[in-house]
Amino acid sequence: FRKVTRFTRIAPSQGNVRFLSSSGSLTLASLGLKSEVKTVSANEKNKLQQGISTIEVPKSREKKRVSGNKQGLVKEKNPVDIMTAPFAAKSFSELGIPPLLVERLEKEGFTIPTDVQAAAVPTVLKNHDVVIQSYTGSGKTLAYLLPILSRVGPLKEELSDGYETGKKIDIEAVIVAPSRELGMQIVREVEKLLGPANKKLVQQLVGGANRSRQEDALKKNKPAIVVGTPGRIAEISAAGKLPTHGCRFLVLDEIDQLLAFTFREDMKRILDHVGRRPGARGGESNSPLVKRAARQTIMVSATVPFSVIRAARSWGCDPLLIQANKVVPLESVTPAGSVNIPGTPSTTDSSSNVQPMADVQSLPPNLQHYYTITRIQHKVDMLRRCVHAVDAKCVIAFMNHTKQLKDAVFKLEARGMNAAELHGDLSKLVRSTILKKFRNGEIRVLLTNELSARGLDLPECDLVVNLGLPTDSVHYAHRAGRTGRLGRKGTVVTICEESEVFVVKKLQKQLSLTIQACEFSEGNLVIIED
Ligand SMILES: Nc1ncnc2c1ncn2[C@@H]1O[C@H](COP(=O)(O)OP(=O)(O)OP(=O)(O)O)[C@@H](O)[C@H]1O
Repeated sequence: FRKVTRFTRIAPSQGNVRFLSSSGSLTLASLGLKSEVKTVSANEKNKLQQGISTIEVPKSREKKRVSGNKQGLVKEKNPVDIMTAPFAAKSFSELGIPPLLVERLEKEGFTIPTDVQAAAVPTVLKNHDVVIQSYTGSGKTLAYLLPILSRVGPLKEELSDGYETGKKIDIEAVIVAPSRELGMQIVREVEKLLGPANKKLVQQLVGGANRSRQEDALKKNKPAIVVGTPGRIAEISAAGKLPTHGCRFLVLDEIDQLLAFTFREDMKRILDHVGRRPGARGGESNSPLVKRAARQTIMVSATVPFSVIRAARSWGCDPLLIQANKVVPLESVTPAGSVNIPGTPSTTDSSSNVQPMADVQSLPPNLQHYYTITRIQHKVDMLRRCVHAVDAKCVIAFMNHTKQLKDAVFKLEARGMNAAELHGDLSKLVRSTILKKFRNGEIRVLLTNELSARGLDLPECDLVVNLGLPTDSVHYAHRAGRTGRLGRKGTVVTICEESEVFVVKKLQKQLSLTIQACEFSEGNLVIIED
């Protein structure tokens, strides 16, 4: 603006602002700035199409043309913006992590804990059962892995911590995740920290992989940590091949999804057997002390509906809710997501129906949200135009039906855009090959379904597109959270039909965010202000 006012006068006209100069309309680009933001006016659409740069604004629908809103201007692929990254000003060693583990973290490039890690690590180290809730991409995985690795495996603290030492007891930590991809991602994170020499201390037990090979590995390697999907863990446990009665940690990652009906039987088996010594079951086991002696339960998600709070109260022993910079007893959380001050009467009935806790806390702060309207048959072409307009390098596009994915890939490839589909019907090997290709940039657009919405960490992703509308605000939050991870920039675009706009408005309200209307014109993202 300082640059603009040196050369121009700013003339307010009918509530809009136009930049004027002696040599015609002035744009930020003409001033040598890479981004160009214009206010536009009547006949804007025609003129945009004719390449006319100054456009008038009708009262109701003002458009801003965001040409070159191109994150491609930044050479490094979607880098972390340190100013908006959720780093707490503390070092890992201050959190009570053993020096060997701090050393490993530094080797892997982790030097400062994020807010949620700073809150969670010391609390979990004090043996509390916890629910960890923080927005997508804020580092919740390390928030629970670090206290576990401080107590289990070769990097743990030397001092006795009150537990049996010396003899090898069962598996010491079981981590449950709702999808194979997420399970494998957690395994990779643990392997990274344990180092190549101790890789075998963690064993994956995900579905879709060879079960007898997993059972052989359990027998041969005697891992300290297992990570898997509910079905496979329950299956191997039921076969009597998973010694988890003496297990010290049970982690339920994406806990709200693990509460889904499809996982019910498997979750019951896991909750009944992991960390439950045979003698400790039965009526007596409901006493908090018995529960505490048996295992520490850690539940994690970016979205914590009240059903999770209820489950956590019954599965854990006086659990705490951990959010970035905040630790409160779960007892004080009401269905609306607010926290009651101890000693004051609760205003809400805790038996009332499931209410998501302020979903806005589940989204990273630095995301830009847009929606655009088109006919259903033009959605894929709109996606292509959107990718060009934002100049996105790594795009995840969500569709609601697996059958639609192949057709969309075909259409994009036909227009010269590298694309691939990812869904649960593909084999484990194909899925991991596709993810690898996406990570290294060989695939620009990954067309997928809800499978990829949870937990997948693809930091390069700079654009998420909803080609099919998410079913609710929780699904929107997890899909959107595949971009903008740990302080990175991210754009979320929902491509919908005219008749679906009301859903977008509802999501906007539930998530307390602004989802701006936009169009893609001449390779630009044009904001439409209602
Ligand atoms: N302290 C840290 N310093 C630097 N990078 C970190 C740190 N903690 C985590 N990360 C990185 O941040 C990214 C996001 O972390 P993670 O996947 O744990 O997020 P999340 O909160 O579990 O997200 P989601 O809710 O989507 O599962 C990962 O690439 C991880 O390696």
